[in-house]
Amino acid sequence: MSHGTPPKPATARKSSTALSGTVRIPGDKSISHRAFMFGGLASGETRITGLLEGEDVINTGKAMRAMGAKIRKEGDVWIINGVGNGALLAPEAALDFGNAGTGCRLMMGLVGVYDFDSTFLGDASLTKRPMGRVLNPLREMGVQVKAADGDRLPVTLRGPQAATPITYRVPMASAQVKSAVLLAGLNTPGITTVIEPVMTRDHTEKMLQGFGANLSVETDASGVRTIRLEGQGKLTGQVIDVPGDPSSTAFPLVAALLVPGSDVTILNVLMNPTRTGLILTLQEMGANIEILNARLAGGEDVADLRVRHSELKGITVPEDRAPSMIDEYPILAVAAAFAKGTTVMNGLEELRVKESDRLSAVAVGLKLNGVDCDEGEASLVVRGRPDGKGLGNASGAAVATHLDHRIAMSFLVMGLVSEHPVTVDDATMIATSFPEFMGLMTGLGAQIEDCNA
Ligand SMILES: O=C(O)C1=C[C@@H](OP(=O)(O)O)[C@@H](O)[C@H](O)C1
Ligand SMILES: C=C(OP(=O)(O)O)C(=O)O
Repeated sequence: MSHGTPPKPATARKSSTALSGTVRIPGDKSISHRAFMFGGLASGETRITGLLEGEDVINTGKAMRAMGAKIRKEGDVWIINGVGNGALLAPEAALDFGNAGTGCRLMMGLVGVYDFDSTFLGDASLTKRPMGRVLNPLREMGVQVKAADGDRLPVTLRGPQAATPITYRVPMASAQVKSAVLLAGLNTPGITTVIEPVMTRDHTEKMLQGFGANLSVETDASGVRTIRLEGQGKLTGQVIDVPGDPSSTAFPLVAALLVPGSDVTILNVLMNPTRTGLILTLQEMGANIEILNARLAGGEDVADLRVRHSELKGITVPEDRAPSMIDEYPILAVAAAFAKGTTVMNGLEELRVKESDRLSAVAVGLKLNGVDCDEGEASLVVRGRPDGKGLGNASGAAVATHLDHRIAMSFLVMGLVSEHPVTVDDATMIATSFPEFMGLMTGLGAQIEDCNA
């Protein structure tokens, strides 16, 4: 494991009382990674508030420091003095991204085109994940790649003296691949073009524009996006206030929907439409989620959410919504386990290459806890039990989380409404994306015993 701590199981028990209270969710992980990267690259000072201080993001900060960025924290503000576009220094040691696909893949694009060696490492989970999706376009740009079998970590990259700008059509719905190519384009002469047939989260485009990059986006009648970036332009430090992470929000939100009588308000949630697929889906299932104080903050849509216990019904989730809720399927599957009727989820092939094979991890975990479900090659069908009778695991058998924070948090939420407790084999990975999870959930009234405590 990235942090060298032994696995610690945790158990969640059926709530005897409603969940209630008002909480603020920590900063968005995608925006936090990019804030460290672009701040570390830009000329001058970047000031960040609301940064997610999860292990994934901290590893990105360490990598930027190793390449010359000056990063410090004063009070609640992270202050970065960047190196200037094109001026990253060769890292003296391998860069270790721990559990983070985003940190590792985006950074491969950012530094891979530099004319020096950079080596990328990760934990046992990241080492199993495919890197070819980023290494292939980098090869086209002239980057020399050394990688383990199957284009896995460890990877060493060396850029040419001047990289070749390419036009790259992203073959799968992946913001990480889109971003890696664009970031490689930052240090490449000429125009790098990325064609995105299916829109994914657009934080890289929006934030690069904010830092002063010459980047344009054109969307055709069928929704295909063409993103053009002029290389070797100047980036200038910015002031960034990171909104709350909608992917972390999903856990207290679903918990409040499921635990009878609950009434929870979640403040300052990022509502960028490329991230709100879960909210839409839960509303279609009958969820009472009120969107309050919708506002613009730092160029992003933000709102507060008031969530009340709701009777959910199963639906077929539109497949084209998958990119806007890709990290939320594990917790949606838990919501579906307590919905009336059947929930059908299709187009889930990308779930197989996350921190774990999430499709299999979810199906196996649901079955271990008595849920009637079917795992297909790229689909999941869940037949719900609104009363939770018989769900959970009376003998205490633990869900295998496979170093995956979202599997751990999803099943702990399940335990709050199942007849029997739900145990996960390891809660330590929650610290990669949502270190405050245990305290925040128990503060709302949830009964979760964390063996870390
Ligand atoms: O760009 C990003 O910040 C992310 C993109 C998504 O991954 P893919 O690009 O692999 O879909 C998502 O699952 C991940 O949590 C964060
Ligand atoms: C897929 C995720 O992250 P990453 O790819 O950065 O490891 C996630 O946080 O759910």
